[in-house]
Formats: sequence, C-alpha cells, structure tokens
Amino acid sequence: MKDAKKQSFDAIIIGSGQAGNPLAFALAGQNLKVALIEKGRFGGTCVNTGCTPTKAYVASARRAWELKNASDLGIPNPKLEKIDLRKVKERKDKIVAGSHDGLVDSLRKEKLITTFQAKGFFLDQTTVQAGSAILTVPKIFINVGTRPRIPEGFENVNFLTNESLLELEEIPYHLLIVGGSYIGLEFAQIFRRLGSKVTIIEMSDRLISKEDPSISERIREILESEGIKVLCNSHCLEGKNNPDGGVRVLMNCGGEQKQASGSHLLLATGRQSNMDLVNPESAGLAIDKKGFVEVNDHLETNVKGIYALGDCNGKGAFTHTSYHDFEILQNQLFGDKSKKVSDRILNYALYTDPPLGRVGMTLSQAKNSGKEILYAEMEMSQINRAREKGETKGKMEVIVDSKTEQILGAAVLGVGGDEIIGLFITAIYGKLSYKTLMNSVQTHPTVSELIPTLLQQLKPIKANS
Ligand SMILES: Cc1cc2nc3c(=O)[nH]c(=O)nc-3n(C[C@H](O)[C@H](O)[C@H](O)COP(=O)(O)OP(=O)(O)OC[C@H]3O[C@@H](n4cnc5c(N)ncnc54)[C@H](O)[C@@H]3O)c2cc1C
Ligand SMILES: NC(=O)c1ccc[n+]([C@@H]2O[C@H](COP(=O)([O-])OP(=O)(O)OC[C@H]3O[C@@H](n4cnc5c(N)ncnc54)[C@H](O)[C@@H]3O)[C@@H](O)[C@H]2O)c1
Repeated sequence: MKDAKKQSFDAIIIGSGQAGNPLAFALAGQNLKVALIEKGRFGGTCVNTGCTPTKAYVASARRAWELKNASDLGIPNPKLEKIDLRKVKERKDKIVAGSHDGLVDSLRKEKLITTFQAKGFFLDQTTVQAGSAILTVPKIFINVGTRPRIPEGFENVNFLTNESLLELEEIPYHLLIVGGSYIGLEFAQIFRRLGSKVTIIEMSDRLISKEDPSISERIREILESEGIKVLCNSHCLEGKNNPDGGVRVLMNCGGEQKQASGSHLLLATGRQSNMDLVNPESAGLAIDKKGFVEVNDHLETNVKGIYALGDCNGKGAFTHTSYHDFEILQNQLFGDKSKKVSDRILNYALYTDPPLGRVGMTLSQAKNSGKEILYAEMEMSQINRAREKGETKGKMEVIVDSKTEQILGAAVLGVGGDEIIGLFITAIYGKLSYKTLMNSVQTHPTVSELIPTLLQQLKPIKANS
C-alpha cells in the first residue's frame, strides 16, 4: 500500500449501522467532509438482517395464525393453501430494499459524504485503510456492530444464522434452534406459525433468562401452547449432519445423553463484537475481555479522537441504544454536552406474539437493590380489551420505589405490550410519581386504561436479605 494516495477527510465512520448513518448526515450538516466505510450492505444489521426483516416475518406469521384461528372469533376458518415462503420472503425483501435503497439514495445525494464499499481497518491512530484507499483524519467513529457467535461443537454441521435463515425459500420441515433468547424465540414462533415443527434447545434452566422466572415461564407456556418443543438445561452441545441431509444436536455429554433431530439448524447463541475486524491494536484501542471496545460515558475510547458507537461498545444491544449513542455524540460534538450513556434507561421489546415490553429493573433486580419496593401484577385475562380481542395470554407488572414513589421497572407481556410499555418508559424518564399515572384517565377501551388500576393494587414486597 506504500504507493496508495492518501485521502484526507474531517471524519471517518467505519460501519454503516444505526448510529453511523445519522452521524454521517449530522457531520455533513456541519460542513465536514465525511468518509463512510461499509463492508457489507449499507444500513447495517437492523435494516438488512435484523429488526426490519424479522418484524416483517413476525407480521406474516401473525396473519397465518389469525387465519388458522379465525373460528375463535366466530369467523369460519378459511381453507388455507400451503404457505409459500418465497412470497413471504418477497414481501420482506421489498420492505428491506425500501429502507436500504432510501438510505443509499440519501447518501449519494449528500456531496460531503464519500462512501467506501470495503472493510475498514486501522493502520494507526489517524489512518484507516478501506480497500485500496488510505484515509487520514483527525476524528474516527467506529460503528461496526456484531455478528452471530458460533459456539464450539458446531464446526462439522450445516447450520443457519439469522442471516441465512432469512434467505430460505422453502419452509423447514423441522427447525432446531439452539439458543432460547430474543433471536431464537422470535424465529421459533415465526416458523412454527408458517408451518415448521420447531424445537428450542437452551442451556439455561429457562428461556430468556435475563427476565424473571415468572415471565420466562409464561413465555414458555405461550410457545408450547402453539406446539413448540422446549428443551432447557441442555449443555455440552454437538451438532452432526445426518445421512438423510438433516441435522442432529447431541446434548449433555456428561450426564443423561439426549439428542434432537431436525431438517435445519439455527444457531441463535448470542453475538460477538466486530471490533476484531478493524485491527484495534494498530490504533492502541483498549478492548475488554468480551471483545467490546472500551468507551467512557461520552463514547470516547482510550485514544483521543477515536469514538465508538452502537453494539460494538457493549453498552447496548438494540437499535434504539445505538441511535441514542448517535444522539450522545451529536450532543457532545455540537450541542450542550449534557447527554451521556449512563442517562439511558434500559428498555426493549421481545417480538413474540403476544410481545413482551420491558423497562428498567426486573422484580429480582429490585429485590436485590436494597430499596423498599412496592409491586403489583395483573393478568391480561382480567382486562376487557384483551378479552374482546380474544388475546388474554400474559400479564402486566410494575415495581415502584416506595420512598421516591418513582417507577423502577415494568413489564407488559400481552397484546400491545411493545407499545404500552412506552407509558412506563415516559413516566420513568420524567421521574413521575406513580400517583400521577395512577390518577390519569386513560382511553376506554384499551389495555392501558387498566394501568391506573394496576397501580392502585401496589403492595410492599420484601427485599432479598
Ligand atoms: C435477528 C435480529 C433481530 C433484531 N431485532 C431487533 C429489534 O426488534 N429491536 C431492536 O432494537 N434491535 C434488534 N436487533 C438488534 C439490532 O439490529 C442492533 O442492536 C443494531 O443493528 C446495532 O446497530 P449498530 O449501529 O451497533 O451496528 P450494525 O447495525 O450491526 O451495523 C454495523 C455495520 O458495520 C459493518 N462493519 C463491520 N465491520 C466493518 C469493517 N471493518 N469495515 C466496514 N464495515 C464494517 C457491518 O457490515 C454492519 O453493516 C436485532 C438483531 C438481530 C440480529
Ligand atoms: N426484539 C429485539 O429487540 C431483538 C430481537 C432479536 C435480537 N436482538 C438483539 O440481538 C442480540 C442477540 O440475540 P440472541 O438471542 O442471539 O442472544 P442472547 O445473548 O440474548 O441469547 C443467547 C442465548 O443462547 C443461549 N446459549 C448460548 N450458548 C449456548 C450453547 N452453547 N448451547 C445452548 N444455548 C446457548 C444463552 O443461554 C442465551 O439464552 C441480543 O443482544 C438482542 O439485543 C434484539
């Protein structure tokens, strides 16, 4: 590369993810010359192989489920043809292309942004190589995200990841899924509803083990009620190809041995940071034990002028956390410098159906926090709107700090839970007393109208000693 001509910019962004793209436009808006480097598809994981395509599939699977269960609501079940995954995929590809192409078009129109379709990596603290181009800058922003983590034991088996599963054109006959968390559970219900047999294999003693046991149990019940098989406490896994073209997963090599056979295998066992792809050692960047780049509350790495945003810094693992990282940097660079990572309140939704909306502490975390807490829960089956919709699975729960009266956490597992949780998120950000929400009059008939009633039922609950 000695002969390559150096190009200079005001800023380089490595990775066109949920933070990098808005940052590129914000920097250009300040009249800065920006290089945006992307090794794959512009738009990153969420747009191309994450949120957008999976939520499009969730919607198709939901429609299939509604048709199959039409008679529950007094409508005759229609005669259904076999689902053609190519059609479902075509719809998904169109939605993804809409977002991807819109972004690429906007990037093309912005004269101050130069895009590079190549892997970007550090040569030193101010120089990055992208393909044959050598770029030098005073400021570098890393937004390289994560990729599927492939555990040991699967070296000799054909497996799918979230990326390749989304490219299938035939519905798997029997999909084995290793990993019972966000990706595993969303795909399990999607493919079950589209017609696959599905088996989830999870090493923990319960599904989505970051949640409280009672929520994990409810989600398991919901999935099992649709015919999904769940095998928890499955350790020491090994994948093997079957002679018939299928796959099998062997479990529990030390104890009672088990195995599950299927036609396809999805590995949904978490993500690993892409920081190793950027040669962090050439810039002297500090990387933690899990492979994430270390940043402070303002997203600065240990090297002056180099910042890291999104999943690769280990401070978040969602699109909204990555976008918030962009907002923090924009505020730090061009605003009043008031925004920081530690202001963020954890929240997310799991897009099973019904979905789980979650904010703040779980009950177990609140019990361990040493705070005096109030707790209330309500079954979805007690809520008229849920009954009218014929969707009574799940529950709502809320945890309050009895001294400050502020809400510490809430979960809504039930119809509309992904949207309803927003009420609690707003109350927490606004540091509202729970009584403000309790005394509000909510629209009838909604699930939210029962939140004041839920709060009236708060009772003290013992902390863990
Ligand atoms: C199946 C699935 C479903 C999901 N669903 C949701 C959801 O419903 N809600 C939600 O909030 N989150 C969801 N997520 C998580 C969400 O997609 C991520 O949190 C989000 O995309 C992270 O954005 P990011 O900006 O950190 O990086 P990414 O979006 O991962 O983008 C990083 C980009 O950097 C590129 N890159 C990597 N290394 C280099 C390099 N050396 N040079 C150049 N480019 C490089 C990559 O190709 C990629 O395009 C889901 C994830 C998956 C996998
Ligand atoms: N709705 C959403 O917001 C959404 C949806 C999908 C993905 N995501 C994001 O994507 C990321 C990845 O999701 P994920 O579900 O792959 O990861 P995860 O880290 O949440 O869960 C991985 C699961 O796999 C299990 N596991 C790991 N190794 C195993 C092994 N060898 N054998 C058996 N089980 C094993 C773990 O116990 C865990 O339950 C998450 O951080 C999440 O934030 C978010």
